[in-house]
Amino acid sequence: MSSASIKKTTCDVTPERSQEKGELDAETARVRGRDSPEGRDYFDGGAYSEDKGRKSHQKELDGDTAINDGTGDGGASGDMAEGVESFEEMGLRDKLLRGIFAFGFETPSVIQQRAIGPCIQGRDVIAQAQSGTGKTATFSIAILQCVDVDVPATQAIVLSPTRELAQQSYRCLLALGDYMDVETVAVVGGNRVSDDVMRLKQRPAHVIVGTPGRIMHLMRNNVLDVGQVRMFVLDEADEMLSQGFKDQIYDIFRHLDQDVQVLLLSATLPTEVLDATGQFMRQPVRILVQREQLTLAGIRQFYVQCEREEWKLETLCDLYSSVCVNQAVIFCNSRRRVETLERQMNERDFTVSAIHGELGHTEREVIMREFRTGSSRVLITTNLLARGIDVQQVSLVINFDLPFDRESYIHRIGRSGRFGRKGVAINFITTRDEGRLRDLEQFYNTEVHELPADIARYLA
Ligand SMILES: Nc1ncnc2c1ncn2[C@@H]1O[C@H](COP(=O)(O)OP(=O)(O)OP(=O)(O)O)[C@@H](O)[C@H]1O
Repeated sequence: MSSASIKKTTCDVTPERSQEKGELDAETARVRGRDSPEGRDYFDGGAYSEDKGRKSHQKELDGDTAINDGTGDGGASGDMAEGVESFEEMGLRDKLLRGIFAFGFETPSVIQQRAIGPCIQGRDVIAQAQSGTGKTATFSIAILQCVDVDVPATQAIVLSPTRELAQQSYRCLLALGDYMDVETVAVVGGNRVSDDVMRLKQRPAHVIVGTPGRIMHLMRNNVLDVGQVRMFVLDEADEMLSQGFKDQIYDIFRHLDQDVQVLLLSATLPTEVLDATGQFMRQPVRILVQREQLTLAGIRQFYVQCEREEWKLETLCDLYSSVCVNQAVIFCNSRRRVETLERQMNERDFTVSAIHGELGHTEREVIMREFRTGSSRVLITTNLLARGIDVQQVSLVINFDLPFDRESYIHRIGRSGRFGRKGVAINFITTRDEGRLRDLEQFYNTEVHELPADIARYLA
């Protein structure tokens, strides 16, 4: 990865604490004593993203049911501010270090250098970093370092927006904690509740990873005791605090101890989300990335002017026939469009698979497994897989439909180019999309070039 991707500068940004965006009511905020955060930001020299272009869009995410620091006061040490350049220097448990190295990690990424320290010091942390730069391992390592394995109680909860992402984070925790006796359990919608109940009654899990609906369900039914939860992680935090999820998140949050440590992670953190954090985080260490730095240099971005919707299919078939890729993800803007495209591609004898939120749970699991193992190579999907999903062989992302919101664009193209690998993103646009594409270029200060005839060269 580009280790220069997050540079530290400090700037005084005191989060707005108005109740206008008010997700937590004033009383809750007061009771939690989280109503006067003052933190400073690490950030790549500029304003954070303004999100005027955000539009509501069909959610393809689960949640089961429907869907600083400089050294802010009492803050991280100067060393932490600079980042710790090796795992050995982080003061981690031997067994955890062993797990990290056995998993193949040699040196921490920039976000890991900067964020693991404050996380294990017990600070609230907002960690923003480009896609595929190791945020999952950041919170996983912090959790594994902080959990007391001798205490048979749940001490950390990780919330993810989709079942697929929760399962992936669960596997990361298991792998990094391979030499430790940390009990980690994934609880996601779609699985039988009775299985979760049985599992948690047998032995309490130290760490729970899951989707919000299922976690809330288990809490309400007194299966999941959160009395000793000390760490609360919101992965893809901006999504988790968006309209579709925030009520569930705050519901869970209200059940937690008021001193719970809160960690928020995402590649995108629009201003309104950062503003809202003032209501439930205390003097958070904020590691931010300027929006102009969010696109990864390793991901080349192109567009194809298809002019009309009907002509996109031909373009895709031409592309499919002419380039050779390891694995590719094709994004559409609705479930129906995913199904239609899958059928049309199959009719033309192109092998593709497809996944979206309306498929049955087992089917989703099978499709993901096939894609992760490489037995399927081209996956058509919705925003269900836009965030977090890490399949390193994905070298091509196609936006068959340009996403409705700016954040999804960053997340979608970030499915390729994982951890410093090269990737290509191709946007199919119609005449009506031209303005939106220009907006994305401007907003992220990036260049999207017309697809060259020798595109195969970029995919080699
Ligand atoms: N220190 C490291 N050394 C080598 N590989 C790493 C390291 N940290 C993470 N990785 C690998 O990099 C890949 C991307 O990591 P991860 O999925 O955590 O990124 P992310 O920042 O959470 O991405 P996204 O924004 O898409 O959610 C994973 O395959 C992970 O195993």
